[in-house]
Amino acid sequence: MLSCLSTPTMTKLPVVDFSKADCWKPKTSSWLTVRKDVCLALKKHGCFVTTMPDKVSLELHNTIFETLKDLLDFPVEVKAKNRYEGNVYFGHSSYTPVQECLGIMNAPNTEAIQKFTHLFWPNGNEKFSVYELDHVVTKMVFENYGVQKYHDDHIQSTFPIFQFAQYKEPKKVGSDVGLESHTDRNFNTILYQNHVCGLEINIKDDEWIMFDPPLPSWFLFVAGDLFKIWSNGRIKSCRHRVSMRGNDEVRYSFGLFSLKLGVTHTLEEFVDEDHPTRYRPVDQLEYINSFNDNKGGLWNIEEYCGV
Ligand SMILES: O=C(O)CCC(=O)C(=O)O
Ligand SMILES: [Fe+2]
Repeated sequence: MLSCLSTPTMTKLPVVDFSKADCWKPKTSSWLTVRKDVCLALKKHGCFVTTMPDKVSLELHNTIFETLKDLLDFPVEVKAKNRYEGNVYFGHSSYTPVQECLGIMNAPNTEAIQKFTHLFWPNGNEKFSVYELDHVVTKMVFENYGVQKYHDDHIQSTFPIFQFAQYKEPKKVGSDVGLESHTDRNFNTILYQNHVCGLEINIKDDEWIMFDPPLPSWFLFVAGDLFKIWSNGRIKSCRHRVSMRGNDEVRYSFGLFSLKLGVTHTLEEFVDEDHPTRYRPVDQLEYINSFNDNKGGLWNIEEYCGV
């Protein structure tokens, strides 16, 4: 059964237990149990918290965030050189005065990202990779809906962006809005943070739950708008925001954003008389760029491409 965390702030967020070695292996009974929990959580909330004790040590957690601090402490002129022509939002950007982020695109083969991702498996002893979590979760969902034959193509057509974000102390900036309420405009995202909280998940109406995980081995898996389109709304896209209210320390977070190359269509397997097509196909980059160009305009996926 899907469980929830017992800490007071997180009791309402679904938790999926990835701690058993077998649940990473298709066809085992642990895999099937976790698959059920993953799908239930994504259908209901569009997100879940993962527990994987022993996958990331406290020492590694600290190294990751020291590295992130060093990276974001570079002078603005240097950070601004991290640019991707045609995709200006993926390099160095800032959505609010509080937040600033650096992205590395199409990462797995570049030296920079290998260095960074190697932080997740010290001493060359491969314990855990966020890619693995991304691939296992999507494979579970595809399998659950009987469309696993498309999973290899899905992986081939996704490209990752690693994004490192810093949220400044509200007192220094005069605002506590880290990120406005939004859904992610990609397929899915995996988020990880330092000890400073701020990420809030909208579970219904105006009820927001703070992501406040016991450190260091807890991640948040978030379904984005393209996951929703692909599944004809079976998977919810998770609404979230970052608020630095009450914080007097800098917050750092790290996200693996999986984007889709080209156009995402709803799978015909998700369409029938009772479930007519809800969305027009969407081009990933056009969608991101039109949203960003329309700064302040807070449309959602229904307004953008709802039928
Ligand atoms: O920093 C975080 O924890 C969340 C970041 C986020 O939601 C985003 O960049 O879309
Ligand atoms: Fe987000």
